Amino acid sequence: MAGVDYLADERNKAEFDVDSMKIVWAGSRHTFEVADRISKLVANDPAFRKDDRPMLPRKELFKNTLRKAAYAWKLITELRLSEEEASKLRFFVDEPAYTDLHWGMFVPALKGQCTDEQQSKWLPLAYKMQIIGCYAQTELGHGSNVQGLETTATFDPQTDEFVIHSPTLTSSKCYHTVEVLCTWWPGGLGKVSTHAVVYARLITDGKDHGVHGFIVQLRSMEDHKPLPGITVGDIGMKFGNGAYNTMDNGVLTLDHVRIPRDQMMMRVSQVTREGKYKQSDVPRQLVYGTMVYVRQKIVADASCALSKAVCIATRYSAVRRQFGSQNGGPETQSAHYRKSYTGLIQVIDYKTQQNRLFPLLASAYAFRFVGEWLKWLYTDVTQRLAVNDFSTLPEAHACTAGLKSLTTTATADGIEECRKLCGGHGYLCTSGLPELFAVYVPACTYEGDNIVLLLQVARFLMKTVSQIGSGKQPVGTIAYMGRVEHLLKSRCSVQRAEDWLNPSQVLEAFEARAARMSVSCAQNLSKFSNPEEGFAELSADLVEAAVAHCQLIVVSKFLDKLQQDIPGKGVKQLLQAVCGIYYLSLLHKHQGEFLATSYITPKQAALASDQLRALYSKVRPNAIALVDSFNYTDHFLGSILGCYDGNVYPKLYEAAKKDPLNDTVVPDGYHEYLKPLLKQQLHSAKL
Ligand SMILES: CCCCCCCCCCCCCCCCCC(=O)SCCNC(=O)CCNC(=O)[C@H](O)C(C)(C)COP(=O)(O)OP(=O)(O)OC[C@H]1O[C@@H](n2cnc3c(N)ncnc32)[C@H](O)[C@@H]1OP(=O)(O)O
Ligand SMILES: Cc1cc2nc3c(=O)[nH]c(=O)nc-3n(C[C@H](O)[C@H](O)[C@H](O)COP(=O)(O)OP(=O)(O)OC[C@H]3O[C@@H](n4cnc5c(N)ncnc54)[C@H](O)[C@@H]3O)c2cc1C
Repeated sequence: MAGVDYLADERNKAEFDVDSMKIVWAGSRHTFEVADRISKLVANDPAFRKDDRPMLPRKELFKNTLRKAAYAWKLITELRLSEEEASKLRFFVDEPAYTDLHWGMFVPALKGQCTDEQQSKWLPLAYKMQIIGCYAQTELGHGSNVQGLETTATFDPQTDEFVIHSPTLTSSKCYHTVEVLCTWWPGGLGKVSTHAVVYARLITDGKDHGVHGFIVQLRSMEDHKPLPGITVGDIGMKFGNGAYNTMDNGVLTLDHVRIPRDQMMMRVSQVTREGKYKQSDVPRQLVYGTMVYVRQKIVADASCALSKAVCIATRYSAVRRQFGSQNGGPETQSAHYRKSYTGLIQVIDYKTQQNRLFPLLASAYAFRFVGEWLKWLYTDVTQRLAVNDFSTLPEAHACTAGLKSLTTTATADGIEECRKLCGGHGYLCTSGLPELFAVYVPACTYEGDNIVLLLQVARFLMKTVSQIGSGKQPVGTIAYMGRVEHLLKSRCSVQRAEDWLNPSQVLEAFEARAARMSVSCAQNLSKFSNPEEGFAELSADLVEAAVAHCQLIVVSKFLDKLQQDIPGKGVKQLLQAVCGIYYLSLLHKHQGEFLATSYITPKQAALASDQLRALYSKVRPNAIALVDSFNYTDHFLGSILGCYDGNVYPKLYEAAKKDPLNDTVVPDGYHEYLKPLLKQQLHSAKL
């Protein structure tokens, strides 16, 4: 029944203006309009079909990705799309590709790590895609430990070149006799990139200056073959069908490959013609700048992935019915469902379903707003760096690292929870959730393993605690540590469930918990004579303190957002309820920490749970409208369970019919393997 909206009754229940919420979600009217136009352009173009991905063999899958990326580039140039429109187009094409690394890491690395002169040479080529680049940092033996990288770049003053080399060690200690220390993992490296930013230890005159970035040409611009000394290829299939296998993550060995001296990225430090090493007036950590940029992008991306999963699970939870009475259904049912499902309960009405789903819905909104704020923070730190103000760099590093860790962990777990929320059908590829999970879950590892990143936050926290009382006033996201004395002794004043809607009360609860956990770690650390040993021993506690700090940031940025003028009927009220669900579900989940740090009492924890249930009831009639506000096309969602019109069952049935296994009634292999087996059983049965 084309054109029927099976979720119309749900949509009619909304108590807020969905169009206004769409603009809040997008960030501005302009961003909304661009996203709306470009997403429809992609959705309506059959060249961007993606429902066949789980079924395609790797080679075909990969070739398809190349085709789509080339076609997207053709559209971008022919339609003269702006940078913003072009990046939205790649986003809505929704297929991991070498272009993510070219635009997302190679270009930012050139911008952040090269001198103006170097940028004027390389950026125009990269912008026109006359060269395609990747970010080659991780090695087979070293990923998290960047300082441990072993590829070398040795300056040769005779020729004014660097010799880039991946060492091959013959190691008797190793299980294998020969250990190849190659670059391993970079996306776009395996089959596509013509160039790479390679990270290697810089050696001049026998001295090791640590890890630096170099621009290395990998492949011939004539025939795409690897240049002399370069061995390059794909590292093989990854988790899931389709999924991230559209990406050519690669392996690279460099055998004494020579590059001109001016291909060292020289913004942070330089090597002169005479081979002298010089450091600019900027902190050495700026070599890590590209990672700060990408981590900030990944936080913004988390809300996109989580909102997709939540949109699917919410719509399907309103469509799906289980149990209940056969006599008379809720009056809000559409004619279609009243007829066929009279009296059955929509699974979204189960409190247990709401208790799993609504905190994820709230997290999607929370991550959206913290992502917006982090973008602001990144822009701010970049502007400061440009005028040699490095004061906010440690905070920017801690925030990007910590929030990348927090949001990607919650999103990966959330996508899997959404799959379970969809019951059996969630396990079908046509639900879109298995592929979404398989594509998303490496975000917990790439751009910094999430635990390793939380330990960076913990170091920042311990440093801040150690400076309390020194006269250095903590600022920004860590400013609450300046009130640590008050936060250590204060007690929660909540007396009624509604008191948990008071923003200053909520903020103090999260601040007190974070401050107390950090101070407790610092006190325990001080018992160790060797601080590094203490840090290692207490690392599990430190990670928990870092999580508490990062959750405080997300909560505080959501509350800040609500202080702004938010137009549209009922929009602000709904966002207040969503925000309440976010922080109260965190409070409930981490109740042990709030209680153990003695800021709240068990009675106050129980009141928080009462308030949380009340907010679920407030959000329930608005749930479909809240996910409609993401403004996702059915193409982008890529899910039958999440389709806009809610007409799930016929679509599932039709899709199943199209599975290649159903091309024939009798399967291939019947005559070889099934028939003889069945015959043999028949034979033995007769005996
Ligand atoms: C690409 C797409 C983009 C588009 C976006 C769209 C989003 C969707 C994404 C989809 C596509 C994504 C594709 C996948 C891309 C993956 C690419 C990669 O994985 S690439 C590979 C990614 N690989 C990784 O992420 C590796 C992870 N490992 C690391 O980052 C480092 O080894 C480390 C941080 C763990 C340790 O560092 P180490 O130096 O050994 O030791 P210390 O701890 O002693 O630190 C010393 C001092 O430095 C400080 N500091 C540190 N970092 C920073 C920073 N960034 N800044 C500033 N400061 C920093 C630190 O605070 C300390 O300060 P202080 O106390 O002295 O004042
Ligand atoms: C899909 C994908 C795409 C990628 N793309 C790129 C790319 O484009 N370019 C690139 O250069 N790299 C890329 N990478 C590599 C990625 O950046 C690294 O895998 C990542 O930084 C993690 O490092 P690792 O693999 O060495 O993990 P490991 O450090 O080996 O982690 C293994 C385990 O050890 C733990 N651990 C490690 N160190 C510590 C510690 N100090 N304290 C406590 N626990 C610790 C971790 O928590 C983890 O549980 C990609 C990886 C993936 C999966």
